[in-house]
Amino acid sequence: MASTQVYRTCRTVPRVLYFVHNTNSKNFFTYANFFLKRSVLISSKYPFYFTPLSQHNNPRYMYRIGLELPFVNILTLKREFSKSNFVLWKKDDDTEIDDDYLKTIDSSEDNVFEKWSRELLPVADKHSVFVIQPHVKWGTKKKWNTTPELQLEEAVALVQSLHGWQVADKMIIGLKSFKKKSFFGSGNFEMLKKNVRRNERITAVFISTKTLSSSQHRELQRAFGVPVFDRYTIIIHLFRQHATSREAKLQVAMAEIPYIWSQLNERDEGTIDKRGGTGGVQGVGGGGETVVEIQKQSLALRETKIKQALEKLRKHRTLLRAKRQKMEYPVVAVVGYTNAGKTSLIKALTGDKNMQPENKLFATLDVTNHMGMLPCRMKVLYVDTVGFISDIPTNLLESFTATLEDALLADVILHVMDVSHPDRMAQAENVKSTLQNLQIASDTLKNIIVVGNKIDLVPNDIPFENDEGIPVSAAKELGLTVLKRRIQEAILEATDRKFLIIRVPMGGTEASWLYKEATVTDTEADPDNNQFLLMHVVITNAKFSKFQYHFVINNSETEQKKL
Ligand SMILES: Nc1nc2c(ncn2[C@@H]2O[C@H](COP(=O)(O)OP(=O)(O)OP(=O)(O)O)[C@@H](O)[C@H]2O)c(=O)[nH]1
Ligand SMILES: [Mg+2]
Repeated sequence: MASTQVYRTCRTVPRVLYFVHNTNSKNFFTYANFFLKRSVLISSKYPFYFTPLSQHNNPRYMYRIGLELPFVNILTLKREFSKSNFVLWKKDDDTEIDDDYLKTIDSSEDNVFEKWSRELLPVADKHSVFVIQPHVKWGTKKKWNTTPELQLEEAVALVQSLHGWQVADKMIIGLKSFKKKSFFGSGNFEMLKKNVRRNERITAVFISTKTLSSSQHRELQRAFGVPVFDRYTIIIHLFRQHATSREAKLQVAMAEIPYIWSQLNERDEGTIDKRGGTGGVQGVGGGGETVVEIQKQSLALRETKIKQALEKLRKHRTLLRAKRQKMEYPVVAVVGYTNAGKTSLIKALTGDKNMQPENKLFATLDVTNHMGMLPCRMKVLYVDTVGFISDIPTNLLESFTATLEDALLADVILHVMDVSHPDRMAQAENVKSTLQNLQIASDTLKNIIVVGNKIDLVPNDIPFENDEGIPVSAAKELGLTVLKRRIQEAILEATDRKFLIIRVPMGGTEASWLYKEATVTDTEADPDNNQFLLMHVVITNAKFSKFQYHFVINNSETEQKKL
């Protein structure tokens, strides 16, 4: 039997790889089976692969394997591996990110990292939540007329969108500033503490502010004796619950990372404190690194890995987009505040029965394309997107920009507003400023059509304002014809095309030229002269000039009517 050697993978990744020389691939599978059985003892949950050492003598691979190992008890590993004849290795994944690779990061609950991130950012299946809406009474220059009551309502809707969670109580608390260590002033702090501790139904507290600092979080949690959430962590939970596709899951994983960094930094500070007092630093692998240091290194690697995977998916999207452009389908991105009715509107415009609107915030986390038809019978792709919301950290939104890239490159953007919502103007402002922050090309920004959805919920006697867009009801299918016409106009303009009915001789070269160079959406015999055909075409301005040059100028019998 070959001798066992223990290798440290590399200096910066203090994890331990165990492998043995002289393992040949002939008996590799026998050993692999044997080892897989043994490894159940220590790591049945981890997606490890075993390969002959000969294939993996590159230090870069060693580095990668480290990623999968941070939570295995090192001593147990040492014991188990020293009996074996194998290198424990992550499947060869150099730069290629294949399906297996993605599965290891996004899907299984066995995933090491997922377990760990849940430890740092625990999720409960059920919570009965005390929702607190802080309200700064002075100092903020609110441009829009949102009120603390409306903000509280949204905070409640966020909690209710979480499966299994409910609201136990709610309250608006006036603040002088956000800077306090315990977030609230001492009077309010004591009052809330009593409230929470007295009310047995409360199992968690949601403070509807962007993010709480680590120390505020700690302080509040200690005082209340229950988990405390801010908007960032609540939305992360929502994303986790609603993410179904691989891409959305990766983006959620990306969105979690800054939070986990902050938690680790906090832990790290705790460890440093301990060093002086008790000398309780945990040495691992003899290198003297703390557990937190190892976790940090692992997190850094994890971040890189997710970024790579997202980058790969982004490229894939770019390919899809290129394909789409080749097919020359114009693209209409549908954006708007969460729950405004984006998915419902696309469903109504396209008749796509598979789409599922839901009365939940962030019901849609995946960007999906849906084919629709304009009045001129030109096909368009509607792109459903993730909704926007106020008061979230930008990095949370940024993690979704890969999917929003489609919106950035659309020919036309539909901005869906829920006109039945009392806070619609503040919501619309938030959407506009988010779009601006996303650095959408100024040409596209010019092509925004505002749609005022849910008019069926607005009482008839309330006048409709101009800035509330084209009135429609996706649910009741009202106003869709006008909207489709408007979309058509915008698309034709944005893509430099015209919709024309051209009269050409039946069976002539004009007709075949148009079939080849333009999109013919309909044809009919000319009712005045059956020697001629009326062709309905969508054609670029450049192509139309060519058509005129070739046919119209020289042939007085070919006519065009501009619609
Ligand atoms: N009464 C009425 N309800 C509507 C209308 N349009 C959408 N809804 C409802 O509003 C809720 C949200 O609709 P969605 O289409 O899921 O909204 P969304 O903008 O896609 O939401 P997110 O994906 O969560 O951001 C659902 O309960 C819909 O049934 C409408 O015109 N009238
Ligand atoms: Mg949706």
